[in-house]
Amino acid sequence: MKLGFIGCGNMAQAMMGGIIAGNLIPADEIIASDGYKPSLEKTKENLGIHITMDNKEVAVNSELIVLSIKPQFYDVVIKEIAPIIKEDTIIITIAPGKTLEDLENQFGKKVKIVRTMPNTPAMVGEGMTAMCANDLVAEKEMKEVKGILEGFGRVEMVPEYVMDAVVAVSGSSPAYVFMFIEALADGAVLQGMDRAQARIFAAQSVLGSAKMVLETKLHPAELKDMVCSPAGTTIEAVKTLEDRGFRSAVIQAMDSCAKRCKDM
Ligand SMILES: NC(=O)C1=CN([C@@H]2O[C@H](COP(=O)(O)OP(=O)(O)OC[C@H]3O[C@@H](n4cnc5c(N)ncnc54)[C@H](O)[C@@H]3O)[C@@H](O)[C@H]2O)C=CC1
Ligand SMILES: O=C(O)[C@@H]1CCC=N1
Repeated sequence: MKLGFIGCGNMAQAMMGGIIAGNLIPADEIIASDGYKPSLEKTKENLGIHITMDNKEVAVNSELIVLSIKPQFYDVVIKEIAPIIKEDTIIITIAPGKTLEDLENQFGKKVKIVRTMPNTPAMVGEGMTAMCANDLVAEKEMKEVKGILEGFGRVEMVPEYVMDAVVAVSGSSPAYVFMFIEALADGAVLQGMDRAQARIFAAQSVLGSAKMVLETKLHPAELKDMVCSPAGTTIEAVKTLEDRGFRSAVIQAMDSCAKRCKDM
């Protein structure tokens, strides 16, 4: 399957890297376009893909086209490629807030569309991607696309109405997790630990905790209870986090995130 990317930034490079490393599609069957030449040239050097500054070249040469531009450029790019894409081409979108219906209207004709929401951990093969599609995409095509997306992490099929929740819980959440890791490292530095070492301790603890949730299948509350000894150190920290509205801050942040999706 020939794969094209329109927009060759962070997400496109992360997705291509995983797909090529997983031998899902060879680099010489992948083409990417971008308005910024240095970024294209760097990607060609790193991944060995074909590059072009002409979005139409991607549109006519790809069976699968990923729209990996920022949401504000969707309109201009869709106008450019809508007249020339073939009937069986599958469009993959990765933008928040762009519904299947919006996109069908923008294309102004019957087009196969798979709406997805990946995240930047795709760069290290640990992405979390949600996907759904319009009626024109056959089940077999969905499976093929899913297989390709699995090249850079885990993939779940979801009903479209949860896509804003997906943006809040996985598309955007790496930013909050990085803030948490940074804060953990700051806390360790405050207690006298060296900065570089603090970052390793913080990140490895987050990685290990996430793995415990996925591998033990225990409820996070149960895992938290296993750390809190009676009259111990952890419960003191938990009390302070509760006093400072830790959970409420996270939930409210996600609510703002989902609201922004609806406005896009
Ligand atoms: N960064 C993230 O964590 C995530 C981003 N997304 C979505 O992925 C999409 C891309 O985001 P990023 O890769 O972060 O952005 P980015 O800014 O790194 O990449 C976008 C690229 O598009 C290029 N571009 C702009 N206008 C163009 C045009 N008319 N034709 C061709 N190329 C053009 C830019 O030069 C840039 O290289 C966005 O829709 C974003 O919402 C989705 C999930 C996570
Ligand atoms: O901040 C954004 O709009 C994009 C979508 C998900 C992650 N980054």
